[in-house]
Amino acid sequence: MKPVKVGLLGLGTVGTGVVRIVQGNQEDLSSQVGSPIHIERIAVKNCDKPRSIEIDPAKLTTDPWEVIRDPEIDVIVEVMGGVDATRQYILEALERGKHIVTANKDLMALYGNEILEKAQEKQCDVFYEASVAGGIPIIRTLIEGFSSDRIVKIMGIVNGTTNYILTKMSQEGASYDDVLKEAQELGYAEADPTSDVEGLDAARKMSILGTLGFRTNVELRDVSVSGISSISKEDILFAKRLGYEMKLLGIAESQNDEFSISVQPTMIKASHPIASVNGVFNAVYVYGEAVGETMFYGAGAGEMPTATSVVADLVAVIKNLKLGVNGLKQIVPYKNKKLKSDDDIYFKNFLLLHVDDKAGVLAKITQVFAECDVSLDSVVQQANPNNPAAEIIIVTHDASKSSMNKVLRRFEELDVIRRVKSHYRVEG
Ligand SMILES: NC(=O)C1=CN([C@@H]2O[C@H](COP(=O)(O)OP(=O)(O)OC[C@H]3O[C@@H](n4cnc5c(N)ncnc54)[C@H](OP(=O)(O)O)[C@@H]3O)[C@@H](O)[C@H]2O)C=CC1
Ligand SMILES: N[C@@H](CC=O)C(=O)O
Ligand code: NA
Repeated sequence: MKPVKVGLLGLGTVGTGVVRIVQGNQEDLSSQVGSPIHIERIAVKNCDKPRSIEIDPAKLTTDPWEVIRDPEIDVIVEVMGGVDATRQYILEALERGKHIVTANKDLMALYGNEILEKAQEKQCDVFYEASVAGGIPIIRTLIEGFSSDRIVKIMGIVNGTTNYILTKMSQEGASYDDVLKEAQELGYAEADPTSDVEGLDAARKMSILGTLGFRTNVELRDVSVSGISSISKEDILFAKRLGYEMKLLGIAESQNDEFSISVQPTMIKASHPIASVNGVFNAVYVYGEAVGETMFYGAGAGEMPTATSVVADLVAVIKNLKLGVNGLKQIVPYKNKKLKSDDDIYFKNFLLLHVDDKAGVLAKITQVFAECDVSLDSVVQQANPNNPAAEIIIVTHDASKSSMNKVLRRFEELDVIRRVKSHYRVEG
């Protein structure tokens, strides 16, 4: 049996796991695909770096082009990260008829469409299961498992670092700064954690899921994003007291082929299954018109979980090679893109206001809500010994995003409101 030859770009956390699985499970993998799988060449930054796995030094190169241009190589597994140069490597590999497996969410979120179109033109596979929720087979599920259904809603905890931080803040009352430091020390956060904590990493992943779920080209710029860096311990306590957990949720919704997509800290009802996803774990909740509620849970990052998805993609490419059907299973979005306007995006809101503690304040505030057509679910006023202002906690019924924006603009002009201390989306 002729071996299938693989070129690996990157031998870091994920690449090491890929080699471990391909070496360790060779017998099982080759019996599944009908030929041995050989990792022929590996591009790294530093060939002399000590590695935790045994690698023939002759396979290593610091030049990814050597791997891309090697005519013997059938499949490129890209686990080195980066966007601009990596895009060139992948486009060139496709031009040469090589199939691609990648874990690169940054690349797929920004250039996925271009890469998938090139793959279709060249009848090549591009699989990217590890790019969203590392070890959870969510991309395959959206493409295959839900091919018959119309997806209405996708809610995801797709960033482990922020979920770890929020879990620690919620369960241990820890402060944001302390837990972020801990997450960095434990290696969960990206080298620069800004993209984790400001929601960009989650936004990239949600744009990939939105594209697959709604069959339209959901771009990163379509995702309205806010991160977790301004959440206080107090906000989390309020959430708990009202029966919610605070999570950084990606939420994509579609009705009549118009969609909205966002990533933001969200108070989710504690009884919702996604509210109990804690620590570095990820979960994706998918609501389909026919199937109803489903949820997928597991490790979103880490060497072996992520490598599991990468190698499963490799197996899929090789099975397609054997059948001669590569390039047939891509979802290149085919629907015209229609983004919902703010008038049509509805959700509940939590507000914590610091206000003057005097007669008539509540009436002025509720009048603004009424004039902006926002109906209230609950209003609670409380005294805080550490705060000379009165604190008013408001939960609205579903309100349009544009109406809520109107409320917030009116509050800026209302003299009795000292500060809108917190404003969160509420789900469930
Ligand atoms: N880590 C995780 O849990 C997850 C990662 N991902 C994605 O997987 C990809 C890889 O991540 P990860 O393994 O953590 O990254 P690492 O930083 O651990 O590894 C990157 C690897 O690529 C090599 N490399 C980097 N730049 C170059 C270059 N210019 N030329 C040649 N080799 C290069 C490095 O070489 P050297 O070893 O010599 O430094 C290293 O082996 C990224 O796209 C990431 O977003 C996706 C899901 C989860
Ligand atoms: N930094 C990311 C790693 C995986 O994509 C995360 O925290 O989820
Ligand atoms: Na995945």
